[in-house]
Amino acid sequence: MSPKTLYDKIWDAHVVDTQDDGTCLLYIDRHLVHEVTSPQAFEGLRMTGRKVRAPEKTIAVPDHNVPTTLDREKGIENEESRIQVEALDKNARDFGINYYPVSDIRQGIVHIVGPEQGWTLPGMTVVCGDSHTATHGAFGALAHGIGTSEVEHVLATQTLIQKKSKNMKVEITGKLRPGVTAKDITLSVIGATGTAGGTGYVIEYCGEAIRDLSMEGRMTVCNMAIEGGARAGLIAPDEKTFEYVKGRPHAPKGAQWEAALTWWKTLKTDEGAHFDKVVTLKGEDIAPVVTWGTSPEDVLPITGAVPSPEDFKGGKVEAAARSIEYMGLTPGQKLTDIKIDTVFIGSCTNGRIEDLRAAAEILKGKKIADGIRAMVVPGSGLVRAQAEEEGLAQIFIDAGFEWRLAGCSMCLAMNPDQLSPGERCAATSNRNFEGRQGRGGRTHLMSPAMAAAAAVTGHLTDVRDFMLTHA
Ligand SMILES: CC(C)[C@H](C(=O)O)[C@@H](O)C(=O)O
Ligand code: SF4
Repeated sequence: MSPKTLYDKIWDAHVVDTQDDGTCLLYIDRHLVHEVTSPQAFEGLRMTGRKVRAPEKTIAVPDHNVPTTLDREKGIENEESRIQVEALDKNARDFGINYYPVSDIRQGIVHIVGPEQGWTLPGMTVVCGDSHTATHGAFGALAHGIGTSEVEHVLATQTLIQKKSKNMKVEITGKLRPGVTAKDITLSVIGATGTAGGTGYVIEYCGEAIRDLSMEGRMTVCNMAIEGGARAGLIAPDEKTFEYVKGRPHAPKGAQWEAALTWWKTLKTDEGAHFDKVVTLKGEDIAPVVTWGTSPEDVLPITGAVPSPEDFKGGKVEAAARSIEYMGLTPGQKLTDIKIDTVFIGSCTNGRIEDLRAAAEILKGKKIADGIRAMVVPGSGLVRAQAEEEGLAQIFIDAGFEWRLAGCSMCLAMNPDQLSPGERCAATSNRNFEGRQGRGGRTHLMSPAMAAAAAVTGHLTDVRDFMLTHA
C-alpha cells in the first residue's frame, strides 16, 4: 500500500461513492449549524417534506447575531438578526436536532462549542455553513465550511458531494520564542504564503512548534487555514488531543472510547507520503505580529513599519496603496506608533479560556488607556463561567474592559457591537477586511496578549517590551 497523508486517510474512510470524474460522495460525521446560513436550508426540507437524516449528528447554536450585552434577554433589536435567530429556534425544535439556545450556558460560537462539548473528534468529517469550520481540524478531523445549498444536502442525506483537494504540508520547526503565540504562527504562515497560497489544498500543520501547542493553540492555527486560502487545515491527533477530548459530554465512553482510541492512534501521515506543496517556517524566526492592512496577509512583526506600495510587485502595488489609505496610515510609520480606539478580545480564533488567561496576565493590576473602549467576549457561556471562577473576569473589569456574554460580537458587524467610521481596533479575530467590524472601521489583527498590551498603552505594542517595562 502506498503511504498516505492524514488527509488521505480521513478522506478514504468517508468516501461512499466515486464518479468517473473524481467527484465523491463523502459521509459527514458532524454537522454544525448556526443561524446565518441555515434558514433557507431548513425551509428547503420543509417545502419538500424531508426530515433531517441524522438529527443526533446535527448541532445548532446561535452566535453571529446574538447581542453579547448583559441585558440580551430583552431581545434582538435588528429585525433581520431577530428573524434568523428565531428561525433557528424553530428549526431546531421542529427537526429535533441538538440545540444550545441563548438561555443555555453552553451557548457560544459554534466553533468553540463543538470541541467543548466533545462533538468534534479525531478522524471525523465535520462541516458547517461557515468558513471557520477549519478550526475543528485541530483534532485531526477533516473540517471545512459549506454553502447554504450544501447545508440542505447534508441535513437531508448526511453526505456531501466533494472533489478531493491536494495535500500541503506546513511545518513549523523548533521552538517559539517568548511572547510568540499560536496566533503569530498562523498569521506568519499567511504572511509567507499569501491569502491564495493554500488554494486547492488541505493543509497539514506539523513540526515541533505545532506539537508543543496546546489544543486551544492548535485550534487558533487551524482556524485561519481558510484565510490562507486552504480548504481545511488539520493537525495529527496525539496524547494532548486524546486528553482534551476524554470525558467531554459527547465523547465516546468505556469500550467505545478504547475502540476509538485504537483508530485515532493510526491517524498520522505515513513515512514517505506525498505532499504537493511544502512550506517550512522556523519557530525561532517567528515574532509577535500585527496586520497593517485589509487582508490577513498584510502582516509584519510588531517591530516593523507600515510598508510603502512600492515595496510590492504587480497587482499588489495598488492593493497595498488602497489598504494603507483605507487604514489611514503613512508609509514608514512605526507600527508601535499606531494609536487605537478600541480593543476586541474574543472570536472563534481567540475566545477560549487560554486566550483570556493570556490577556488577563498582561492586564493584572493595570488600567486601559484613557478614551479606549475595550471588551472581552468569551467564546462560550462555559468559557465565561470558567473565567469568572478563575478571577479573570474581575481582572478585565478592574482594568476597564466590558465583560460580555458569549457570541461572535465585534468579530463581524452582524450585531450591535460595531466600529464607527474611522475607528481603529486591536482585535484578536481573524479578518481585517474593509468594514468587517463596522462600516469604515479599521482592524489590526493580533494575539490576545498583544491586544491586551495595546489596551493599556493606547497604541500597538510589542508584548515583549511591555512585559519588560510593566513587570
Ligand atoms: C456569517 C458566516 C457565513 C461567515 C463565515 O462563513 O465565515 C462568518 O462566520 C465570518 O467569519 O465571516
Ligand atoms: S467569531 Fe467571527 S470568524 Fe468566528 S464564526 Fe463568528 S463571525 Fe465567523
